[in-house]
Amino acid sequence: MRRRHEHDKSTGFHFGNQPMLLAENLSKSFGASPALQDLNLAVAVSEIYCLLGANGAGKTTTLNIFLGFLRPDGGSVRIDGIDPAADPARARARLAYIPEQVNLYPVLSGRENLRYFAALSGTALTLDEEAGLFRRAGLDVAAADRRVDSYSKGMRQKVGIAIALAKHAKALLLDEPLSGLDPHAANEFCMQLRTLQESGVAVLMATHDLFRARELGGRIGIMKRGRLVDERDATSLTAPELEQLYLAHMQD
Ligand SMILES: Nc1ncnc2c1ncn2[C@@H]1O[C@H](COP(=O)(O)OP(=O)(O)OP(=O)(O)O)[C@@H](O)[C@H]1O
Repeated sequence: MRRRHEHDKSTGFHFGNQPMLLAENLSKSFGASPALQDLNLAVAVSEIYCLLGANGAGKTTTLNIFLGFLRPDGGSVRIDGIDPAADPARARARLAYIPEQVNLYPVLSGRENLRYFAALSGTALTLDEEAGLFRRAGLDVAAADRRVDSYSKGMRQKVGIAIALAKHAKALLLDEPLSGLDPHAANEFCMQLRTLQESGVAVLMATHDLFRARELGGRIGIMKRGRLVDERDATSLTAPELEQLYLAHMQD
């Protein structure tokens, strides 16, 4: 019999612990067109999971159901065991979300945005704590006092990371955060994700960036027409193998 280890590298699961993010038999249609069909997905504590798939495969719909923005037609999701449809406030308290364009108040500084969003989740920050959060998020503290409308996309995302850190989010959901970042900013952003992962955060990221998905070293799920058609450990594939696998699924 196979012995259960505390951490199974092939799945990322910590046996004995429930997954931080769980989708079971999820289905969702918009009118007559199915966006998700019987989707099963689990992301463990301290795991990075990248969702790949062509435009319209259902990645954003999956994230939106976890976020409680959409209700599934069938199946359910759990965040740390909590159903966002039944208890949205408790579910949301565990989540941080970074969309393609982080929504911040443009006329406020990065620091004021951090302060405001942290206060919304019930956290009052000292100046030292703010500086510490910006340092961990990789944003220069001097830049934190400039208005957000002068920020690059990468800087806005760092404020998003600082907000997630301030909130002590247990799971971070990201939708195409890498698109439009230059290679240096994308690399820096991925390093921040790894830091969050190492501190125990479960990361679920929808992306078209096969290269970064593999570099992040977690698990990769490939979606097609609302279904999860493949799931791999990123470290088990070379970059060309991942590309071939992806293209083969897109051709079926
Ligand atoms: N609010 C909506 N109303 C109608 N159809 C929708 C809505 N949201 C998504 N869809 C449809 O559901 C399907 C899945 O879309 P979704 O945005 O989840 O895909 P995606 O994998 O995130 O795509 P992309 O990579 O382009 O962001 C698509 O056919 C899309 O047109």
